[in-house]
Amino acid sequence: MIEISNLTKIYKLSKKQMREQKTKKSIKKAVDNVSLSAKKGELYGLLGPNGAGKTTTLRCVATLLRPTDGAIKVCGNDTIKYPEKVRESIAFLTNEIKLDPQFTPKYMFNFFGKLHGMDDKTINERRELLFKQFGIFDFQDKKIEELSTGMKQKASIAVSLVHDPEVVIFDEPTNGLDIVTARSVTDYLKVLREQGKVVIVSTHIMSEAEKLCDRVGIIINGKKVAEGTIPELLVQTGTKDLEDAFFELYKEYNQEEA
Ligand SMILES: Nc1ncnc2c1ncn2[C@@H]1O[C@H](COP(=O)(O)OP(=O)(O)OP(=O)(O)O)[C@@H](O)[C@H]1O
Repeated sequence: MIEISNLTKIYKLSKKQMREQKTKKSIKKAVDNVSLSAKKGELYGLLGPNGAGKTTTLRCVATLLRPTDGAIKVCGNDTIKYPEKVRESIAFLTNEIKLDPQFTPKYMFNFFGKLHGMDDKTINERRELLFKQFGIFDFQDKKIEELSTGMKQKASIAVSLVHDPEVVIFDEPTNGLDIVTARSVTDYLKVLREQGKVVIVSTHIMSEAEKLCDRVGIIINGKKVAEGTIPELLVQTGTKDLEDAFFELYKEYNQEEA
């Protein structure tokens, strides 16, 4: 179970960042009073345009960022008070986390298994299972730097799941992948849901979210502007598909900000 209560995250901007973001303000409220929860056996989608605050929210859940305000519990553990327990119970995948280019998928998998305190037998069993699932055997002994984007992503996903965590947080897991590789990832997310894990994914691919997610939360300019099952969101916005629903919400809430 993930429970986010009134999460706010404010970044202090350097002069360079102020110039880059074309703003005179020295702070950026990336996440603004967001509350949401995801349960066991649920696939929750965090949707929003570029810069909406999805990655920031997920990094706070994964204990990589400290919230400015609000609280987050993962499997009952507060992310500020018990960050180690939280890290033990989650898989966190993000584009910013890169596997060391000099090592091989097999080496990285075993290394992270040991970091999690797993014994060799359990690591080998998990590796067999996950490398088979993602078709990694063919390149398990190649250096990461020699792998394609899709191969690297598959290896990163397998490594992130080595310790069989209860909670899976994937930030744009299919970004840059071809449809075959993307499908192997989304199929596995469904397997994780069937196993009773809590799964949160962020994406801006509406068709993917529509097929995959039990519930979605839409974030625009750091604020959660809608939440529900896909049919609920279609009723709420009077639209026929999630992309149209998203545009309706975007028109309404992005104007407010302007
Ligand atoms: N370390 C940082 N310092 C300052 N501002 C930041 C930092 N990280 C993110 N931001 C800003 O916070 C806002 C939210 O960014 P975030 O990466 O959370 O959005 P996102 O929804 O994940 O976007 P995308 O879909 O493009 O990945 C953006 O305006 C971004 O420029």
